[in-house]
Amino acid sequence: MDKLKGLNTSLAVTAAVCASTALLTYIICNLRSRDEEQSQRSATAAKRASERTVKDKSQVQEGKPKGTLLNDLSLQEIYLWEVEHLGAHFKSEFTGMNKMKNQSAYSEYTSEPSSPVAVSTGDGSDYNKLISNHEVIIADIKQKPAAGGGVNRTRAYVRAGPRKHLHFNPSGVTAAIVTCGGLCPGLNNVIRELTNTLIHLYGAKKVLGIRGGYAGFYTDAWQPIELTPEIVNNIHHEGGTFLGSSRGGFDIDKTVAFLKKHKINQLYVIGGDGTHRGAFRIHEECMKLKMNVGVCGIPKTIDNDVDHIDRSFGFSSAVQAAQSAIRTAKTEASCNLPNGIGIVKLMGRSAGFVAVHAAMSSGDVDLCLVPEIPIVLEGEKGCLPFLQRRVKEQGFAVVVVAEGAGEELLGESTETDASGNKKLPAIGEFLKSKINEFFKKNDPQGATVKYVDPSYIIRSCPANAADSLYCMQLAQNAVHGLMAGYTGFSVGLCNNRMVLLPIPYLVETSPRHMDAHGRTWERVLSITRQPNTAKPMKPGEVVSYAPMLR
Ligand SMILES: Nc1ncnc2c1ncn2[C@@H]1O[C@H](COP(=O)(O)OP(=O)(O)OP(=O)(O)O)[C@@H](O)[C@H]1O
Ligand SMILES: O=P(O)(O)OC[C@H]1O[C@](O)(CO)[C@@H](O)[C@@H]1O
Repeated sequence: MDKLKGLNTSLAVTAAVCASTALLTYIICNLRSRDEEQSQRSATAAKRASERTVKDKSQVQEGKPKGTLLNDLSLQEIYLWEVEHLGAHFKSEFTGMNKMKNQSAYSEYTSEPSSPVAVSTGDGSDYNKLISNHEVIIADIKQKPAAGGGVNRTRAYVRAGPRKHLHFNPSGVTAAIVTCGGLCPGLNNVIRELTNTLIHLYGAKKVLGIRGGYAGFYTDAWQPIELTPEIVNNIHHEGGTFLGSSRGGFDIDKTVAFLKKHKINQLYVIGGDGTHRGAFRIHEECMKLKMNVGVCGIPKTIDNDVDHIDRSFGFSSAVQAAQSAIRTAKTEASCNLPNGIGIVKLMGRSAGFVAVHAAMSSGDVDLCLVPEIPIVLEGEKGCLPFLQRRVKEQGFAVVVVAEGAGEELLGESTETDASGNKKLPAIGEFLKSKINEFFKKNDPQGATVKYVDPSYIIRSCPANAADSLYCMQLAQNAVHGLMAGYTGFSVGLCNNRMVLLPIPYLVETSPRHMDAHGRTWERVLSITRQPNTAKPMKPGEVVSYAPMLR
């Protein structure tokens, strides 16, 4: 019996040993085959990489870029948005070369290349890069193969920057700068940089600041100010405009008479779409009267509703300034019981860009209401039951509403401001009362609603770093453009490059709106999880993208 037991035990041990050996063999084989597979994969990847390197090298040697040639994609037609040039009507006043006036030219070097001996030629230093009149920036950088054998088309913009040849003799330039419409962070940065560029970089004769917008051309009490680098030195640290602004005024005859009287040959107009329409009128009148005057617009508005450009200056600062209002609303809503709801009203007459960008960047917003998307109060997609659900989940809710939202509920206003822009009904107060009513009816505790209106706070602040940099680029390129002889244009950032845009094209589709079926709104929905109340797309309607976020 004992023997049998012993035999069983040894059989069991042998079986166990065999099993473990088999398992070990299986594992080793598996590992080996996995290793083999892995080294095979690495070899294939290395082969592919080396083939790619060889291919890239040969392409580069042939003067082509690296990468794979897409045979199914090409850009066949490019349409330039031409900018008018004074050279077509008047002889150039300058025969010299465009140089950076405020720099000494280096013509000799010591043996130590890092310490050049400056020998000033007296007429300035060469630019590192001059832009040729044929350089363009392609507008539609997003491309896909054209369907059904069609052609791919895009428009293109004139690239901004210093030109080799100037139309104006800089020392004979008397420039005027005017700011019109609502305030916007960065106005002072633009005034300052225009003045500095005109005087330091080009050596212009005189720069006049027109006070109080277009009305300043003919209002005796608002005499122009002569701008110098000393006078404008610190203005960029302040919000608002050193020159003052206004709505309403525009008189073409008096404006042209002013230009003649003060021998102004370059006019810089800073403003929104209304201001640009006025600027183009002045340009047309100057051409009609054969006046050798260049007119340039610099697009400004916190609403970011000037079409085609990546963004208007001041927008980024306004979105940033809105953050503290949203945080205030969140604190008030979360600390005030029961059922705290904070409402923030932000500017945005017909476009909700400030509201959606402020909401997206804050991450604290539960409901965002903009003019482009109809407001539905009750029912399945209603914003009021949605708010009630959100308050149940997290104890409070934050709402951001653009001032132009809810026209479909409040009715279109018939009142206008001095420029003819329609006045807006009080959507913030309306929402507050609707929320209170709804909660009173549907929750025994009701709601505690706090309303924050930071409208002018976000518009009158100084520019942030991003806008300050942008204003500097805009101002310099405006001066480069006018000095070169371009006229009737506006400057802006398109696809992150500075370009010159013909004003009629710019204003044709301005003010622009956020696309209710675009990706920006989709991002808002993904963050807030609010019901989508955008009207369904019409048959054949195409989704376009707001240039700020694509
Ligand atoms: N079509 C036009 N022709 C001539 N001048 C105009 C025109 N539209 C507006 N303006 C003038 O331009 C100036 C600014 O216009 P508006 O008040 O509409 O501001 P805006 O430039 O559109 O900027 P904002 O974004 O602040 O509204 C005003 O003096 C107004 O009279
Ligand atoms: O009260 P104001 O100065 O006329 O300006 C209000 C409007 O100006 C804007 O900020 C545009 O400049 C709009 O968003 C707003 O509706």
